[in-house]
Amino acid sequence: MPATSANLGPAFDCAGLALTLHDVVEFAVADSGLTVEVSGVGAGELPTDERHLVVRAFRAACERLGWTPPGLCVRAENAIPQGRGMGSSAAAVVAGVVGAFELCPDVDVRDDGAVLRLADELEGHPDNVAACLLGGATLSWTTPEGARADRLPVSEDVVPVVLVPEATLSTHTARTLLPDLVPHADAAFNAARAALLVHALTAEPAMLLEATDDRLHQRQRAAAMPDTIALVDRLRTAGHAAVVSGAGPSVLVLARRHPDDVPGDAAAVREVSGITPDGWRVYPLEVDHGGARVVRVTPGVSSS
Ligand SMILES: Nc1ncnc2c1ncn2[C@@H]1O[C@H](COP(=O)(O)OP(=O)(O)OP(=O)(O)O)[C@@H](O)[C@H]1O
Ligand SMILES: N[C@@H](CCO)C(=O)O
Repeated sequence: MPATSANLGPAFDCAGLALTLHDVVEFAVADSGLTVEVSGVGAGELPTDERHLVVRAFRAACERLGWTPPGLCVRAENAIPQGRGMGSSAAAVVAGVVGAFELCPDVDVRDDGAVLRLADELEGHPDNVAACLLGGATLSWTTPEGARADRLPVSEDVVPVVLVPEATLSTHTARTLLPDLVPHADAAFNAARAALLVHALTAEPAMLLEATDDRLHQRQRAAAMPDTIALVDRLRTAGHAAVVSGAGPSVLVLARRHPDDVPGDAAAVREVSGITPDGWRVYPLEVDHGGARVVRVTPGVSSS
């Protein structure tokens, strides 16, 4: 399951980008009971019973499918930082739902539309789950029938860099900071940037700085992450397309490859690292174009 960065600046709750940093979750149907093993990020902290988010999503999908497995084993190897705006909860939710669809004996072919709709219901917004499931950059929207999503072909010149602080911020808390109403001029400002973002991401990365400006959510959440907003401002002043990653407090920079760059060593990434204060981890990543990946290890066992 790839990490994901949502919003990409102006496209609040509707754009997401899948990144090459992954949680790996193994599922096996057992004769009885539930075992949950967690290694990597969250080991010793996450619950290892029915409260575990992957298990909750798996159970919700089983209920939707009308299937009750006799027992379940889940093994998670996590690399995605949690509570940092990198889509860790979306990865857990998509893993659980995809795992149930893959293991359910009544499902011949996984219906990704149904997976997306349920994952959105569980997560509360479709942007991260869409990118996690489909990969690449995604646009997602809600309809009376549930969430829908589609992918954008991202320009090869876009290099995502995520800057992760020590501090955490739960999405739930971050959402309570948003006002119920926004000025019409700010809504129009974001609509223009969100439309431009599609052009910048797919065809004209030089426009990314202008295309990633936001008036709807980043500053409204500043009190919960002042260092994040300060870093976004510093990077943008230096010409980098920096935004709050998801609900924060990480920062996403949509850097650009330069023709003289050696593979794996983009000058823009070095520049971003130089501006980033001590105490922040720098993740130079790539776009994950594949999304959630399933590997069947032995009959009846799946890994996603
Ligand atoms: N791999 C995981 N396994 C089980 N539970 C998880 C996992 N990852 C996240 N969670 C749960 O989700 C919470 C974090 O979710 P939250 O939505 O606040 O942040 P995020 O998903 O990391 O960031 P964002 O939604 O802004 O991208 C964790 O505190 C934990 O309860
Ligand atoms: N669009 C969501 C992403 C959270 O992962 C938010 O900003 O609240």
